[in-house]
Parts: sequence; structure tokens; C-alpha cells
Amino acid sequence: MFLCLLASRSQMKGSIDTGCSAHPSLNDSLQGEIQAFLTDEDQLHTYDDLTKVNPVTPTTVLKCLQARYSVKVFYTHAGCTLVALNPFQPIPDLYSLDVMKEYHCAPQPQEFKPHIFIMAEEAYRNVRGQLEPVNQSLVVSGESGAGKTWTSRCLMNYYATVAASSSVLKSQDTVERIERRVLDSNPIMEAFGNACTLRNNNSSRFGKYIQLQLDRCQLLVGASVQTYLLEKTRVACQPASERNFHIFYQVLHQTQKSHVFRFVFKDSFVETMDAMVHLGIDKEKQQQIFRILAGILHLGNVRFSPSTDETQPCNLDEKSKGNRSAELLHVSAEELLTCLRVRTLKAGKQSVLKPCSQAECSVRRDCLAKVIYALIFDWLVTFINNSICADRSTWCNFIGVLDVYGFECFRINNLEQLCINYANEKLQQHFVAHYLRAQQEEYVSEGLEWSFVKYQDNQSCLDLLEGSPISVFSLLNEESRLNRASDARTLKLRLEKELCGNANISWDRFSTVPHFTVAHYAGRVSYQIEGMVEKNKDPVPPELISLFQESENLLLHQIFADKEAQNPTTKGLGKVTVVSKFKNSLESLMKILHATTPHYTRCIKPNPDCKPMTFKKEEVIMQLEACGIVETIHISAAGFPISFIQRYGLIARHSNAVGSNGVLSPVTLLPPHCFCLSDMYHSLCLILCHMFACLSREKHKSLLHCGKTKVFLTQAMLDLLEDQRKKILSQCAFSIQCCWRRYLCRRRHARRQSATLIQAAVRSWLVRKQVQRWNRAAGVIQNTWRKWRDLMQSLADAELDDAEHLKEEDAPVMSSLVRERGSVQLSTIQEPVTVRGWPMGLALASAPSISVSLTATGFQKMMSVMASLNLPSRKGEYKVKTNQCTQELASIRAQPKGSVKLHYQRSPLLYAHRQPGLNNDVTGFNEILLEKTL
Ligand SMILES: Nc1ncnc2c1ncn2[C@@H]1O[C@H](COP(=O)(O)OP(=O)(O)OP(=O)(O)O)[C@@H](O)[C@H]1O
Repeated sequence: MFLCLLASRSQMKGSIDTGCSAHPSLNDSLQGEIQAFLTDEDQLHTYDDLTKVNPVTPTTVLKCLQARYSVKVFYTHAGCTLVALNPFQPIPDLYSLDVMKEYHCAPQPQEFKPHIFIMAEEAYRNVRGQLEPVNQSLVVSGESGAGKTWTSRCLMNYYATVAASSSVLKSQDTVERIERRVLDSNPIMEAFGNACTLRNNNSSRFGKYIQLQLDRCQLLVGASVQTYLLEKTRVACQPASERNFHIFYQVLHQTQKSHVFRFVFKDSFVETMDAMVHLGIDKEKQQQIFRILAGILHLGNVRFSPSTDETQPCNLDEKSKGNRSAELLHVSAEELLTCLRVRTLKAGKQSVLKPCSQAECSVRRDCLAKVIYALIFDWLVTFINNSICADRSTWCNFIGVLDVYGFECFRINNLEQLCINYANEKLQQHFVAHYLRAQQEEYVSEGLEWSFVKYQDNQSCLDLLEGSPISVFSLLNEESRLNRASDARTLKLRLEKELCGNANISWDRFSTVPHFTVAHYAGRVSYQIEGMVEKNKDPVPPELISLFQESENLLLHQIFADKEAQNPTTKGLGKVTVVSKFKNSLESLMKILHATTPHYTRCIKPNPDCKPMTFKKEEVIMQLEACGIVETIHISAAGFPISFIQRYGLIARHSNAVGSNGVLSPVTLLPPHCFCLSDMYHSLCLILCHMFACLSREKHKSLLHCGKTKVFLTQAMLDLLEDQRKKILSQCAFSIQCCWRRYLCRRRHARRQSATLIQAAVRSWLVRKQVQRWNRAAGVIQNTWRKWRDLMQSLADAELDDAEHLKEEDAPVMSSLVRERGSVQLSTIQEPVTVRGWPMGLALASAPSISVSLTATGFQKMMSVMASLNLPSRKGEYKVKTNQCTQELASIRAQPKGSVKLHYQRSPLLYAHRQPGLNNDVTGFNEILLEKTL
């Protein structure tokens, strides 16, 4: 179920009036309403949206716009479109950074004063806001001088500010920020593609579609530019009081040359140069470009005079001798002049040289100038694209800004105007198809009682221009593809014959000049046929292409080589003409527009003289009518296909939120029989209406209509629903925030508990490991100690049994045996021995019979004594002092004859129960305590 906005009653009435102006009584009442509306003049400027004007007529709309213009308000909504009036003077703070931020940060920018930034922001949010992001297009239209280029620049500035990506800034010195580079493409393209015309001092002589590429975070990461049909004829010839492309004047002003060039009659050269530097066009390339431009200017001064001998080429005009064009273009002067004056005809494998007439020479010269300039322009566009275009993998969406030349109608119009007006027809058709027709057809198919608003459908005009099989373009192309000299009269006859049945084309029977008049949506334009076919062929003499492929100017060499590669010489029906190329490029543009969500801005030129703050009603009304603003307002074309249930179903679901108003829950209101989907929708709509208790039943009916599958709402109803929806959404947001905070709190708590648990587990594991290690170590120590003690015991026993015998018979043998087994090293007086951990008694016993000296020292000695006495090692409780021990031992059981002093610091009685060893005579320390002397 979809939602559409319904035009208010008065607007519908207005539409009926426009459609039935013949009805006198209706007309009278409408006039009355118009008068009533206009009497309140002070209020007219307050209408921010022209859909609120009542009644909607060209007069009321015009008056409102005029009132707003007089109080310096230049933007006004007109349903889905934005009307932008050109102030023709800078307005302070209208486009400042603060204003941009204000619109960008506003929760509802639509509630702010109408501005081009609302359009920009809406498109920007649309990309973000969709479930499936949709590319956007901002179509800026209007006639020449209406402010399209200005508006496009504002849009680009806006995106370069709000979507600026600081991450792209890799190094400020080497890599210029992408936003800066995107903006710098403007001065270059304006210098090479804009010119001063009678209608606009800075008129774009080409169309452009700029694609601003956004990454996943909606940041500007690149851009690409597509250009359409540069008006290259301007290089060689400009209409009276108009100028050549700006760049020629910029270069001339800079070089301060006093030459007078025929092609041109002071400008921001520094800005262009800076932009070139920022985009990476180095000094060498710049020099090459400027030399070529100078070469084109000098080429324009080459003039020819007819030769007296027809078989000889034309002569050069006196003033043209010494012309520097060949030198500047880096080609041979002789060859250049030959190519300009002599045509090479191919007859099989033979080449025939044919001198050209004076007129043909001039055409060839102009043709060369045009082709060189057009190729330089194309090269620049490609260079800019290479410099600003992001890698395809880095961007996912784009916002396109379309700025095409406005509708043109001059005294003499030719192929350029035909193409430009054709492009405007195409854009108008896109608008008509997208809003005016689609919207109303939808109302009818939904079964609404809708009085169809008449709008100007330009399909028949487009059929005339581009239709198949017979149309202006098809006949023009046929004529251009025939291998014969073009004849304006022949083409005129063919057009008359083939298209006489079409109401959009006509001929002035009294005119002597071959022409045809087309009734465009914006007005009738008469086109001169003379020269049209030749322009459509756009021939470039192959001799000139070959010559410039040999140019020593590297840039010229490159662009002519590329041209050959792009344009293989196709003949006959396949031949590419200007019209066929333009038609193809427009078709691809239309495909892009159809695949994107469009946003229309209609620029209006308030006066033809570009005077500041001057509002000419006739001028404005023509433009309003031409672009169908009044019809757009009538249809109130803000038809946005959103799901009604999806958008407003939540109001019904969150009945509690509304229940506080004392209104019944929707569930109870829902009739039991509504099983059918459409019935259910119907009921739901009524429920929603009931929720707004302030509305009476009758009022519901006027505010809301239910179609077969769609709901149509008036603005008032929509506002109510939107308000309610906003309230509920903010309540939901609050609940979500609470839940989220609660969740965060719980998660933090759970994490802390888990961390404590893990810490405890790790600590206990570490302690267990440590204890196990200690246990193992204790076991090893115990085992070793036990083994050592047993060994000592067994040694002592063995020594006791054998000591006597050994002493008498083989003491030295025993001594060495003991030494071996017990690691005791004894020595005679002459050879002191060291005792390690050996019972002193045993040590003494194993000493030689003559005096023995224990030479163990310090700690070891003390330990030996303690071990032999079986004393426990208690630090600080006693001190063992072994002073001398020179005696003859008969047995270890014998009382030591030397002296062993134990100085107890605590009571020796503590150790009274201690036995120095088993089966020995020493019964306690008390005995040892007695200092014995020999
Ligand atoms: N919003 C604006 N504020 C101030 N001046 C403006 C504004 N819009 C346009 N202008 C002025 O109007 C002039 C013409 O505008 P602009 O060049 O944008 O017209 P255009 O529609 O692009 O014309 P063309 O189709 O010939 O290129 C600008 O040079 C500028 O001086």
C-alpha cells in the first residue's frame, strides 16, 4: 500500500479552471478567488511553498514570486521542484559555511527557509536513508543566464563541505584534497567551455553531468565529469557582440600581447592556472596547451586570395605571410599551407590533388581550428577525470549534478540550437514522465475521482525530432551520409514532404531562406537549414589529421593519434554524425537519470538584461509556463511512493502512545470481518484517523482517500500522521536507548565476574603447581639425605669394625680406603687435608697415628663438627668452635682428645636429650660442653 499526496481541493479547482477556461461561471468565481488572494499583498512573500497558494494560477504564482523577490527571497518550493530566481548580484551570507552547516545539521531541513541546500541535503540523506541506497540526480534547468552554472557550483561546494573526507588527506604537500580538486575542475572547464554571450557573460557552451562519488560512509571520494556537445563553431566565428571562449582572453591578457586577432575581440587567468596546477597539469603541459591556443589564434588570421590560375592553389593574403601558426603548432609551415589549400582525392590507389576555392580554404582553416580546440577540450576533460575519479571499488553511490545549456531561440538558429533545444525537450520529457504523467495515471488507476490536470506533453515534439523511421534527425543524417555536396533546398523539400503531417513542424511560405520551425514546449524556434548538413557531417580533412599526427608538440601529436584510433573512417550509413553522437550521449544520460532519484531545480531569469533585482513579469511568466511550474504545483507533485503501512503502521501498533489521548486501541476498532487485505488497509486508515480525536468524521473524508491499493492524503493529514509518527519514533528511540544502556551495564557486570573467576582459577593453578614442585623437591632432598645418612651410618659401622685392625696392621691402606669411600681427604702434618661433611670422629679416626690436623675451614669445618655431633642446624642458637684437634685416636668412640667448644646462646639443656650418634659413648652435649684439655 502506497501513499501519495493529494492536491488540495482549491488546487484541484484551479486545475479544473485551467482545463475548462471556457466555462464562464467557473471563470468568474476563479477571478474572484484570485482577487481575494491578491488583496493580502503583505502576505504574498510568506508563501514558502507555492502549493499553499490558493488558487494556483499563473497570476497568483507569479505575484508570490515577485513579492518574494522584492524582499530578497530567491528560493521557493513548488511541490517537488525548487524555483530559484537569479538575483544577479552576490547576496551576502546566503551560501556561507555557517548556512551550509545549519542545513546539514538540521533534523528537518525542510522546515527551514527554501534554499538550494535543502535540495542538496535531501539528495544526500536519500542516499543514506534508503534501505538499498539509491543514486540521486540534481537536475538544474532554465534558460541561458538563469543561474544553472551558479546553482551547480553551489551544490558542488555544499557536497565538498559536508561530505569532506579527511581520510583522503594523505599528505597536504603532495596530494591535494579530493574536494579541492573536484572544485578546481570548475574554473578550468569554465575557462575552456564558457563564453560571454548576449544573454549571459559566463554562458556555458557545453552541457555537463558531474557525478560526485560517495563511499560507504557518505564521504566524497571522487568525481567524474561527462560533457555534452561543446559549441566549437564559436572558436572560428562568434555571433555579433559575443565573444570567443574565455581562455583566449585570459591568455592574451596574461601575455600582454598587442596583436589583434580576428577570432577574438581580461580575465581570471591566475585562477585557471592555479586550478591546473592543483589538478596536476604540469608546467610543460601548460606550455604545450598555451602554444596550441596561440597557434589557433594565429591560424585564424591566415587569409586567402583567389589564384589567377584555377589549376593552382589560392594565394596567401599579404598580411598572412609570415604567419606563426605553423611554428606554434609545431608543424611544417609549407605542409600546413598546402593542406589548407589543396584537397587530396583518392581514386583507387591513386591520389589526385585538387586545389580548393578561396571559400573552401577558409572552411578548411576554420575546421582545423575547431577540431584542435575540441580535441584540447576533450583531452582536458579526460585529464580532469583521471585526476578526480575514484577507483570503482572505493565508492558505492553517487549524486549527479546536471547542468545543461538552457533553451535557446535566436534570430538565426542552426544545428547547435537544434541540439540544445532537443536536449531540453528530453529533460522536460523526463520531468513530465516522472512527475506529471506518472502521478496522475497512478491516481486514475487507483480509482480516485481525479480531474486530470492538463500538462504540456512534449512527446510529439520529440517524435518529430528523433522518431523512427522518419524524423528531422533521420533525414538530416541521411543527407549527411550521402556522398554529395549538401544542398539546403533539397533538405527542406524532403522535410516538407516527409513531415508535413506533423503539427509540431511548420514553414513560413513567404520566407526566401530555407528553414523549418519547430514548436518546442518552451516556444517556437525557426532553424536555418543552410550549413546544417555540413555541420552535421563535421568533416575533418584527412590530410590535416595526418599532418598533425606528425606535430612535434607532444600534446597535439597525442590528441590527433587518439582521434584516429577513436574514429575509424566509416562510410555510408555507419558514418558518425554530430546529431547521432549527441543523441547517443543523451540517451545514456537519460538512462542514468531514470536509474536515479531526480530532484529538479528550475532557475528563472527575472529579466533579460541581467540587471540586479529587476523582475520583469512577462519574462518570468514565459519561463514558468515553459517549464510547467503551474501544472507541477497543481498536481502537487510530491508523490512519494512509500509504503503507507510501513510508514504509519507503527502508529496503530503503538496504541498505548495514542491511548493516552483517550482514544480506543486500534485492535478493538478493527472490524472482525476484515480478512481481505484492502479492507484491512481501509480499516487501518480509519483507525489512524480516529486516533486524531480532534477530527470529525466529515473531516476524515476530505483529508484522506483510499484507493484500491493506495492511500491518498492531503498535506494536513500527512502532517498529522508525520507528527504522530515522530512522537512514537522518539519514544521508541528512548526505549531502545534504555535497553541498550541496561544491556551495556549487564554486560560490564558479567565481564567483571568472569574476570574475577578466571583470575582465581589461574592463581590456584599456579599455587598448586608451586606446591607440587616443592613436594617433588622435598622428596628428592629427603631421599638424598636418607641415602647419605645411611651411607654415613654404614661407613661408620664398617669403620668401627675394622678400625683397630687397620690401625695396627694397615692404617695407610684403611686411610686411603676411607678417603676413597667417604671423600675424606686427610693428610699428614706436611700435607693438610680438607674434610667435607665427614663425621669428625671418623675423620679423626682415619687420621694417621701421629698428630692429625683437621684443615677444613670456616663453614665446612663447623658443619663437619655439627654433623659428627648430630646437632641440628639452628641459626643463631649456638656456635660451634673447633679450635684444635691434634690427638691420636684409637676409635671414634673414644672421647675426643682435642677440644670442641660449643657456645650456646640459649640454654644447652634444650639439647640435652640429643644423642651425638648411635652406640657411642657420648651421652649428651653436656659432656662435650666440658672443655677438655689434653
Ligand atoms: N544565486 C545567485 N546569486 C548571485 N548571482 C547569481 C546567482 N545565480 C546566478 N547569478 C548570476 O547570474 C549569472 C548567470 O548565471 P549562470 O552563468 O549560472 O547562468 P546559466 O543558467 O548557467 O547560463 P548558461 O546556460 O548560459 O550557461 C552569473 O554569472 C551570476 O553573476
